[in-house]
Amino acid sequence: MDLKDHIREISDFPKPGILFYDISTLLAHADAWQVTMGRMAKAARAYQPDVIAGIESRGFLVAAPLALKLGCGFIMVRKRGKLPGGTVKHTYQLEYGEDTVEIQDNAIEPGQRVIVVDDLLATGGTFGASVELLRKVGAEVCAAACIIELGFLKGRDKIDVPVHALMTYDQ
Ligand SMILES: O=P(O)(O)OC[C@H]1O[C@H](OP(=O)(O)OP(=O)(O)O)[C@H](O)[C@@H]1O
Ligand SMILES: Nc1ncnc2[nH]cnc12
Repeated sequence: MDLKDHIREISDFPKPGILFYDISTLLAHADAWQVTMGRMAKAARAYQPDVIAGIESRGFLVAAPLALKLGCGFIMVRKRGKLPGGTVKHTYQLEYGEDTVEIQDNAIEPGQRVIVVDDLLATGGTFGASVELLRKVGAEVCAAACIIELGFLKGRDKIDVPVHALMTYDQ
């Protein structure tokens, strides 16, 4: 099955000049979503992870079912200010300005093997920061996985673990 048939491309969202790759149509198609999660699980299983970390918010939609499929725990990498209790933060640079990701300080036990998961890899800033954050709380980050990679943005160059994408767009 060609999963690209289930991705909707929307021009000029959220800003003029951006071509938005919408996974809503993939999620809404039961067979295509089953195939997607099967392929994600196949790639992820090879790393024998203990924990799957999902990146807010679309990453949660991919990471939570993946964790269930693999029999792993699921943890959340969230945007600033959303998590209760003790947290650890990591701030990273955007093209203009900066952003912060956050995780609960007890989310993992030191040395646990973690795969970090999102729906889409663009510039790599979000994945790169999430890998650093997970390391701050003692994770052994063994891979990053996503459904879509925007290859022309070279985001994987910012991620120092193996990156798995189910599909790549080159423009
Ligand atoms: O590789 P990058 O350039 O960092 O971009 C990729 C990130 O951007 C999108 O999230 P967004 O911030 O739109 O949030 P959402 O998941 O809540 O829609 C996407 O889901 C990734 O998390
Ligand atoms: N072009 C794009 N489509 C969907 N999500 C994105 N996140 C960052 N860039 C994106």
